[in-house]
Amino acid sequence: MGKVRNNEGKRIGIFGGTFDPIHIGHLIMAEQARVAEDLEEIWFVPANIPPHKQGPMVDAKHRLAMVEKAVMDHPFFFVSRVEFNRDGPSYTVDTLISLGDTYPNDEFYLIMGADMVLHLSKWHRVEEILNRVSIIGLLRPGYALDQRQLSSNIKNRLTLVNEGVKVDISSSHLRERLIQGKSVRYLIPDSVRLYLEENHLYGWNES
Ligand SMILES: Nc1ncnc2c1ncn2[C@@H]1O[C@H](COP(=O)(O)OP(=O)(O)OP(=O)(O)O)[C@@H](O)[C@H]1O
Ligand SMILES: O=C(O)c1ccc[n+]([C@@H]2O[C@H](COP(=O)([O-])O)[C@@H](O)[C@H]2O)c1
Repeated sequence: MGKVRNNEGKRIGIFGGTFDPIHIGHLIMAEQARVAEDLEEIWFVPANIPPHKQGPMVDAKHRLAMVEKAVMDHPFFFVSRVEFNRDGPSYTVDTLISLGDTYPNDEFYLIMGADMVLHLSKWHRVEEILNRVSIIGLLRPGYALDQRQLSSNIKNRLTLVNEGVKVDISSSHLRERLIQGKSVRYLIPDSVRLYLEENHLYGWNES
């Protein structure tokens, strides 16, 4: 992690994502989870090789750099490079095992949007994930989280945060806007916008 954190024994939210690119929806939901669940820190974990996403994506080193820029000025947001230390698909179960081994005194929670809660039953070794952490789910426009769709083992480990703000933004929508040369100002942090401009990512040039 770039920024220095002090002592262990904290309640920590793990927020994994492809972050291609990171946007204000990610930042707002992380903040909502932090406040609602009294988390002392949020660790953003960019996926090196996202396990279930196909197709071209921006190089992992750029996705990581954008996340680092986005969280820079939040005192309780950090970035973990744990998924850059191993090869193969970046399965969350391996990340949680590795973090648990490295930080045995901290208590980890897994943060995700409603779309991922609905997909969770298909994750690699999901039972082991649920044995290790509770899930914090955030509402997301377009994904009705009907509890009846969830298995009881997921329901038992799930806390839904409803802070009254849903953000209708996705990375794929932003990528489309960038390719079309449309403004993304205020949809992604300025530092990230400047980074992707400097590095000619997503074929974007602001007119
Ligand atoms: N606007 C949003 N509201 C709630 N959750 C979100 C939002 N955007 C992303 N998330 C959550 O953030 C995590 C990481 O998502 P990811 O980096 O894939 O972003 P995305 O916007 O869903 O990307 P894409 O459009 O490329 O699929 C997932 O848990 C996802 O559910
Ligand atoms: O471990 C799995 O099987 C698994 C399957 C799908 C998604 N994930 C994780 O969920 C997070 C969000 O995924 P994504 O692809 O929407 O960015 C990211 O950290 C992924 O590594 C993990």
